[in-house]
Amino acid sequence: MTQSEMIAATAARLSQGRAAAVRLTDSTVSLVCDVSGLDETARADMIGRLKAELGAMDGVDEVRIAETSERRELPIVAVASGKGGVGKSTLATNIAVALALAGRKVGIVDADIYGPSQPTLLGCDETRPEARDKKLVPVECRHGIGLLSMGQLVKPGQAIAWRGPMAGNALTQLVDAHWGATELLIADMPPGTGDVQLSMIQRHKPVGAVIVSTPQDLALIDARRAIALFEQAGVPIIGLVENMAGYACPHCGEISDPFGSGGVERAAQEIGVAFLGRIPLSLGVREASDGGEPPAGSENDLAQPFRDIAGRVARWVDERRTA
Ligand SMILES: Nc1ncnc2c1ncn2[C@@H]1O[C@H](COP(=O)(O)OP(=O)(O)OP(=O)(O)O)[C@@H](O)[C@H]1O
Repeated sequence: MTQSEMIAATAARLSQGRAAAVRLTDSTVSLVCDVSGLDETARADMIGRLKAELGAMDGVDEVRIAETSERRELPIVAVASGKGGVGKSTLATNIAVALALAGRKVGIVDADIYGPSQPTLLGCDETRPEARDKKLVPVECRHGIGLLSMGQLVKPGQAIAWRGPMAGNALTQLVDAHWGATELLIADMPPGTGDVQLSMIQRHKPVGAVIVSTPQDLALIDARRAIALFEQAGVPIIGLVENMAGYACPHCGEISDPFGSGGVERAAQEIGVAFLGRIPLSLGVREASDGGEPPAGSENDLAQPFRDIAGRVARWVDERRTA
């Protein structure tokens, strides 16, 4: 066996057949390695072993590896609302947590560029993503969920005052990142129908959108606006979620409906979209969320409504994939 053949055989063994175009030129080994479907740890392990073992072979001073991955379409589900503060970020986090606990490899893109809250909700405030080959590498947070958020890139409390095109470019950096083996991306959208929403819809084409609303009329009017934006752009609505419905008094247990109740389900029927479920207004949801412990990951009653909604979303995505 010649030295070049030994190098090619070693590269094939270490990369489990992923290495191609292996060459030895002037004591430099160059090769192309297909890293499709590997998560970040497996990819780094494999590249590290290739560099170390090939670099230690006779006549080799340098190892150059070009990584490629076949471009897989990574489905994005947008979680949106017409209005701020209705619980869109909370729902996005908890859908991701419920799916991760059900064994899916999910990531979150915090598309709320001007008001990112996912690092807090996923309990990974202190983390910073690194860049590789000019692309960001998502940070693994609670339950193995990959996260990319502007909140990880700016200092706490720093205002993000960008015009539309800059915010659109920031969004692209978060979406076109090294998502590795991630099967599904949940995008926490900014409230309303502005530039970032348009960038997400036009450039990144979510497979579908979940719209969150509180039951009161004003929120529902805005929710209809958000639905119209997605539909006009050809992004199907997976369904509507009613949040903050029915408050159980922690002292006497009496249920009251500060924002009304059932309005979102009725609106879903009128508009002709699915109703995905209802999440009660609960102190526990807010406390767990603020504490970076998403309620969908808990063992108490707060988890179930989120898990039911996440299951419906996952089934919808699966059905579309096989359709
Ligand atoms: N079902 C609920 N019960 C109690 N509190 C909730 C519930 N859902 C969300 N909250 C709380 O309401 C606040 C707003 O929620 P969240 O940040 O998820 O809304 P948002 O629509 O993403 O807001 P923004 O428009 O600022 O992005 C948070 O403090 C959150 O913990």
